[in-house]
Amino acid sequence: MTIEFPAGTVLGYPRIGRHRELKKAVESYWRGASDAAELAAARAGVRAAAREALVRAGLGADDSSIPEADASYDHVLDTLVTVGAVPARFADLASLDDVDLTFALARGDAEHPALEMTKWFDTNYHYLVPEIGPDTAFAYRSHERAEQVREAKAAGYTTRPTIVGPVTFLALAKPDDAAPEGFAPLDRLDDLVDVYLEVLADLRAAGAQWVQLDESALVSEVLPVAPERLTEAAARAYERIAAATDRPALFVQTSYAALPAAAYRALAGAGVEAIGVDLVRGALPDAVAKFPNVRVVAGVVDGHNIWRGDLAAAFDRLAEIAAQGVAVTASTSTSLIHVPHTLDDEGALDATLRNWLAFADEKAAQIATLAHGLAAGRDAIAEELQAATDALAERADATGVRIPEVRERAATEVRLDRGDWDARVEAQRDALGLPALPTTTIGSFPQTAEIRRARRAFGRGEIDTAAYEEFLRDEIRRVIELQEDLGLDVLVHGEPERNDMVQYFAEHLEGFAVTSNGWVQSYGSRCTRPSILWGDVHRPEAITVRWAEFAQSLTDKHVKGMLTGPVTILAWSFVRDDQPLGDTARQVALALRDEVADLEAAGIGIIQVDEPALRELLPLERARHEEYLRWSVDAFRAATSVAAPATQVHTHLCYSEFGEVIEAIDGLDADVTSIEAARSRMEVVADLQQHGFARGIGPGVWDIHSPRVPAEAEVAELVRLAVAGIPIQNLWINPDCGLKTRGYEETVASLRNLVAAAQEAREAVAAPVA
Ligand code: MET
Ligand SMILES: [Zn+2]
Repeated sequence: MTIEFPAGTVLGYPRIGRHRELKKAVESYWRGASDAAELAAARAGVRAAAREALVRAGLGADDSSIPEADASYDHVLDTLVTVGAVPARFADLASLDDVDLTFALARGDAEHPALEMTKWFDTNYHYLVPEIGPDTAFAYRSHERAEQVREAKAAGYTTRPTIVGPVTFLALAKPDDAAPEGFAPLDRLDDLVDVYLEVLADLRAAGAQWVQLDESALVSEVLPVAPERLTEAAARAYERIAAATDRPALFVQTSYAALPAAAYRALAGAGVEAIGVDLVRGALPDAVAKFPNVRVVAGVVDGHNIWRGDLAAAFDRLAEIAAQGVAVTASTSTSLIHVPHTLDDEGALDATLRNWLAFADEKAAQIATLAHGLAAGRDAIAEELQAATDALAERADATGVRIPEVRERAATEVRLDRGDWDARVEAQRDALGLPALPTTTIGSFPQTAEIRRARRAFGRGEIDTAAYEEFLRDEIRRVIELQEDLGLDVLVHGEPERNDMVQYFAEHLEGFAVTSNGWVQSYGSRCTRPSILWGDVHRPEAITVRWAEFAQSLTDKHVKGMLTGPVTILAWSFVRDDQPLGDTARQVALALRDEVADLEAAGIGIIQVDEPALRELLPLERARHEEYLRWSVDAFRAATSVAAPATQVHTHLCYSEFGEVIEAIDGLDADVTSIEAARSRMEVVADLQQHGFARGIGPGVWDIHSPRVPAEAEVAELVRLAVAGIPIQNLWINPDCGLKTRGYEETVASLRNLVAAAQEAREAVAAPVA
């Protein structure tokens, strides 16, 4: 096939809508406030706006450079519905229409627990995990993509339909309940490819000249499938797909890390027409020159971050590839779903900072510039390249980007060691006087409509600081009283002052900026607005101390100080790209270290530093793990090691796949770690036991991700499982995570059951065994 591929493209575009139109439409549909036609119209509106924005940015309307890549909820889930891979446990819902089926799979109901959700590679986007077994039926089901290609055609566009590739789809799936030991979803590759052939033929019939297949699994070394097996699967799948005559030209794209040369060879050798490689994260595979007929779609513009970057260097890389005699296309390194729509909506952002940034529309414009340069020569784009270079130079020297005092401090050693473990245990026992199996919560209490309303009113200047803070104190008072009533042992202040556990710290530390409309999709209709970490980070004044102090003044029980850890602050922000992450983490850690010291000085005896994102930043390449784990663990220790032996340091991680990082968690040297465990029914207990984890541990006994109230007996059963595997003096009883998304009704009922179950367990261990 010799259809021209455009000289510039993006791998995907934000699909939630510039003003979150899709989010609003989907949630309104869920509430029953609008019907399917209204939802479909809203989605079509978002798609049309995306095409228009990309053409405005300079991409071609009819040369397949615009990806057709919307999603009703998640792109993996949409692919699942496209190939009809409905898990057997949802079989009774299979007759729903495609959209309702999609939502049923994503959200579940009383009889059908939702599909599991997990991180998409090393990003903060979550996809739904397909469940595949030996008997999963595949059949071309949803024709949405083909319809969208037609819809675009009718509006004057030739777009490029984008779907998840068959290898990645199966590599990201998990075996269903019926699968025997040793079964891997990838065993079903041939059957799935049969359906892909039908899908591709239909896309062709709809007018697609090119199709984009996302095969990012090929870059990952941390999936349950070995890289060699993935490569071999790709060779097999794409040989069959390429051999089909009734199909669009094939563009297989990979993102988030370097594509191994073997995988490149497998794809190119199979006969795909274009291959996308992430050149922000990895080098060009050396196999490229051996396949002069395969177009390289070079991801030279970072799709996973918001920096304007070094456009001249990007162009030079493209020119180098072209000089090898290979056809090359300028592209983003990843889909742009990870960045907000446009800087046009950031009028409030400091103009200097804005000049250093590029969101989706601005990145698309960069691509258009690079493509023009490829066609017309470097001189034709010299001005744009120079402007980007100037912005970089300005950024390097700008006030706040490099602060000598912050750098000197970061270069100075701090003690990372909190001293002898046994001595610490003893000092804490004396200082804290806690009962056996202490009960606690993870930090936040329900963020009620009143809290959000008060915060909004304060933000708009409708109420003054005094009134807002009085409101917060009332809220804290209520939460403390409630916890005392419930009989919890270690209390929290409830975090009512925090809009978000990262943004709150970003707003109180120097070196961060906050956007007004910088939303990115986290999962389904959920969006987050990451802060921008642009400069050297320091803490102008104490952040949380007065709230903790106030809460502590209301009770004789211990109130935990509550901080977000350095790795999580990095993971959930847009982070500067001009120095190693570890250096940035160290600065954040030292700012937090001051906060820990101040909390301790204010009489707070237990301090929790949350690191729910510790595992999320784990690199996809194994060779990089050791370095990552070293700086991340050191950052946590730099933040916490200032605490005296008698002060108890807690951490919280909200996931249960521990295997990979259990040693690192041990290395954090926290006195107590709370983790998610309820949904997996305490699976983690065995892991901990096996590893000989000997620190305080609070495996969650209440799954707070759903509004369901667990019965006392249910909590008690989980407590029993924990007691059976964890030394009693190490065990804490707590929920899986914070309660901010829950309502008060279910919170009170569930915590009551949790406290009762802990009490029952205490009595059971105290009673002599007959
Ligand atoms: N302390 C935080 C909370 O309770 C921890 C959340 S982890 C995502 O909300
Ligand atoms: Zn959590």
